[in-house]
Amino acid sequence: MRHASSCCLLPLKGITVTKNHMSTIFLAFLALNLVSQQSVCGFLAHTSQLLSPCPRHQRQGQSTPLSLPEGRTAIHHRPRHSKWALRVSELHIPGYRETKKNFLPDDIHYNGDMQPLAITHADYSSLLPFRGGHLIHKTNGALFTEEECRGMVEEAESVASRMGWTTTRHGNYPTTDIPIVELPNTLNLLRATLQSRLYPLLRHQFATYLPDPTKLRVADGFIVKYDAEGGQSELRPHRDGSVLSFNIALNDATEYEGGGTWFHSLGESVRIEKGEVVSHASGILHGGHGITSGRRYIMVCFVILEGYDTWSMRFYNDVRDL
Ligand SMILES: O=C(O)CCC(=O)C(=O)O
Ligand SMILES: [Fe+2]
Repeated sequence: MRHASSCCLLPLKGITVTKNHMSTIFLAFLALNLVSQQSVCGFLAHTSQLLSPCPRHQRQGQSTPLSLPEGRTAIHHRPRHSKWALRVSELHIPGYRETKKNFLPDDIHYNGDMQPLAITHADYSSLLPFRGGHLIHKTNGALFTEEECRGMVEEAESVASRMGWTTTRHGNYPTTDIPIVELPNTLNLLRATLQSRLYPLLRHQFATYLPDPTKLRVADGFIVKYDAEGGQSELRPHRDGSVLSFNIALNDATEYEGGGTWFHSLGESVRIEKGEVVSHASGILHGGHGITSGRRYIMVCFVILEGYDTWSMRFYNDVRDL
């Protein structure tokens, strides 16, 4: 995996905020479908037999001590589920609507300065086989440099010191976050690296499934802060209201204990190093594993497939029991 050179950090020209009606229909479908009583009850009857209670997920911010097995990057952990586990994380509150459409670059194409990464299978590990492809992946190395990660955390903390961290943007499963539209440098970096690094990675990882990989669009992006000393230390199991989701670790894994992205289908959390990326089908049950000390910063992005809402609904339904 080759890092894009610094010339890739130029802001892209011609990014417009467009209203995508089809994706609105898709998101509305998710909201209606996933919170309906029938699907909640039917699914609960199924999952309650599979899952054992775990005190860690009883209340936000309460964690029990966690010991990591020697040399492991993942933690065995099964959370307790409630009916809320079936709801998508984005309740369509006004604050969410305002920020979620800012990454639909209908008219963006690669330009000469932004060579897309040449991704190969050796660049990532695939963790959950499903119908000829995989639904969860993690990169085997950093896609973002130390400096880039540090810059994103510093910008988020600096903006947060003026306006505070938001805690209500994602209604059902709120994260303590700052939307990337509030972070000019991070926004420029994301716009450029979506084209040169992240979309090429996702295209490669999810090639088996995507009917048109060129239509991937980030519909929401934000920087999340978990803090074991106060504030939010975990994110309960949920599904995201998009097609694909990814998160990028922005600080060293040595700066916190626990953490990682927990997946029901794996029965454990995937922990990554700074600059690495975990990507997954949005519809599978996952959460932010609690940290027991320190702070964990990640960038999270929700990705849709523009113009493929029927396919997106089918894909979501196909994977949602995983
Ligand atoms: O903390 C994580 O790794 C997962 C975050 C997440 O799932 C989300 O913000 O939707
Ligand atoms: Fe999520």
